[in-house]
Amino acid sequence: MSKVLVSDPIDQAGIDILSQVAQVDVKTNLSPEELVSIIPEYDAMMIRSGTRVTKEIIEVGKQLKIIGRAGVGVDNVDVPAATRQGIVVVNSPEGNTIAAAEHALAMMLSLSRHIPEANQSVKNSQWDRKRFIGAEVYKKTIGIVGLGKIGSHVATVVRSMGMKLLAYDPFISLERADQLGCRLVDMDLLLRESDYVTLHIPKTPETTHLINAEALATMKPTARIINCSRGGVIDEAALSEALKTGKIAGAALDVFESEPLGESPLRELGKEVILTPHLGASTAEAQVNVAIDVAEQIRDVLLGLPARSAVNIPGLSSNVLEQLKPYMRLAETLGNLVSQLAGGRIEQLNVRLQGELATNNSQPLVVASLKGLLSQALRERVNYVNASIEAKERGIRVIETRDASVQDYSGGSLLLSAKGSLGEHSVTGALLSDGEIHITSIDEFPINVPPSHHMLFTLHRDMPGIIGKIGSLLGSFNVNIASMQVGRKIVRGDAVMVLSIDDPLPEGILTEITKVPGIRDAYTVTL
Ligand SMILES: NC(=O)c1ccc[n+]([C@@H]2O[C@H](COP(=O)([O-])OP(=O)(O)OC[C@H]3O[C@@H](n4cnc5c(N)ncnc54)[C@H](O)[C@@H]3O)[C@@H](O)[C@H]2O)c1
Ligand SMILES: O=C(O)[C@H](O)COP(=O)(O)O
Repeated sequence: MSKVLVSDPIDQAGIDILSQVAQVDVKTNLSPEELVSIIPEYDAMMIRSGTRVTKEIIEVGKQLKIIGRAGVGVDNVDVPAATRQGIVVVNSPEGNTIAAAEHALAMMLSLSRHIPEANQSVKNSQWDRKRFIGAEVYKKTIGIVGLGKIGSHVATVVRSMGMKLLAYDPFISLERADQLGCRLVDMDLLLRESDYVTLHIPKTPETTHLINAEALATMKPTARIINCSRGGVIDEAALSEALKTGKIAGAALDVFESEPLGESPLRELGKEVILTPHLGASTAEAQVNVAIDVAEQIRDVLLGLPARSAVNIPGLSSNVLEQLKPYMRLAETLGNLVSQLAGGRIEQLNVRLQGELATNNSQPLVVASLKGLLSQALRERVNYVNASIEAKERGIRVIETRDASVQDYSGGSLLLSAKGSLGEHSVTGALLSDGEIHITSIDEFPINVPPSHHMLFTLHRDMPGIIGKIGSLLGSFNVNIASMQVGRKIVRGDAVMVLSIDDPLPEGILTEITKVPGIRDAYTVTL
């Protein structure tokens, strides 16, 4: 039975789903050393932001097939290291959107009306109404940085509260911003004009310290900033200084450069600062959503099914993946076959989607072709997650083409050609109506054979007696032929012979075959 490690608090709904297919161990607050020592026995991990899945953990997690992040941000996972090791990383892109947006809104209003301090003063038996004069958000300008899922929900709500909306997001269209009632502007203008700035961006090299001393200096002295996205997009030292010196009026932060927040000048500040311990996703509803979403994906991957929200493999809906699966099997088989025909070091793979296939998303088929191509060299180390990276690292150039006009097989066909240090070979394949894979050409010679475990291919001169000679030779080595087919373009020209054989070819026989007059080349293939 598979084993899943749950290393952060996860809603029981997720644990129940995982328990259907795996032994689930919930072990929270593990030190990095403890994680390294226990991870080798696990097939999957389920985490939130509390567990840092480092390269070291991934490298010793030899059994890991999937890391599930019950939430959005995967910046606590070394995704490139996971990808290299063929581990799927999944998240729950939408499960906590509303929770995070509502937390940002709560922060904005709390900051404007000094709710935390006012609450504390009443609890301390005071009744000080003057100290807590607030500000209204109505008719004020809010600058939304990052108009994705959370930013969009914030936009929808603040618009109905009568705020004026500015947005900065270089990856969002004018039409989308328009729909949400936002004026799309550059960052500088957003900072200058906003009374409230709310951040809803991922932490990337471009967004790290996006809000630094320089940015803060351009803001209004009455402006307030809210960060419920990721720590590190604000330079906390610069922010503390800007608050202390009155360069801006307030800040509400849910996320920090280092979590849990340690010693920090932010803690020393008064009612102009609100700090929460990364609570954006902490609602009962969001925790059920993300736990179910991610647990279902872990369960599916452990059962050999595709994940719907993988961050490091082609993002396709499970419906589309289900339809493409037989073609991915075809691509993988052809990739494996063409790599064995080409031999040597492959430098280029051409993937041509023909007929109906030409209208499909090619990415999964390219990945599957590469997985097949590399399977001889890498065996089980290569999978759909790391095939592209492994190919790139080996300097294999991939060229994709499409030709919808080829109408050879219903459903379309796939042509792979591999160019390498020993020459170039091509194979075409298609699926028959019963879903069976057929190889339909080798080096442009038409054939029609299903792949079998052991195969022998020859390139020879089309002349009388040659088939008999190969048959007798194989017989003399006690090799049983299961089927045989010849493909040629012209009579007495060149031809290919494809034999399915019951056993691997004994040592030395290939050299004997190439000595038969008329045989130009011979290849054995194991699929
Ligand atoms: N505090 C919490 O508990 C909590 C909860 C959920 C999500 N989050 C975080 O909130 C952030 C937003 O989440 P989301 O679900 O809306 O993500 P999303 O991917 O839907 O949206 C992010 C948006 O940021 C934009 N963006 C990327 N780089 C940018 C840049 N350099 N400048 C401006 N915009 C840029 C993208 O185009 C996208 O529209 C993420 O960092 C996520 O991890 C935090
Ligand atoms: O990226 C996220 O989903 C949020 O930061 C939530 O993190 P959490 O799951 O640790 O609450």
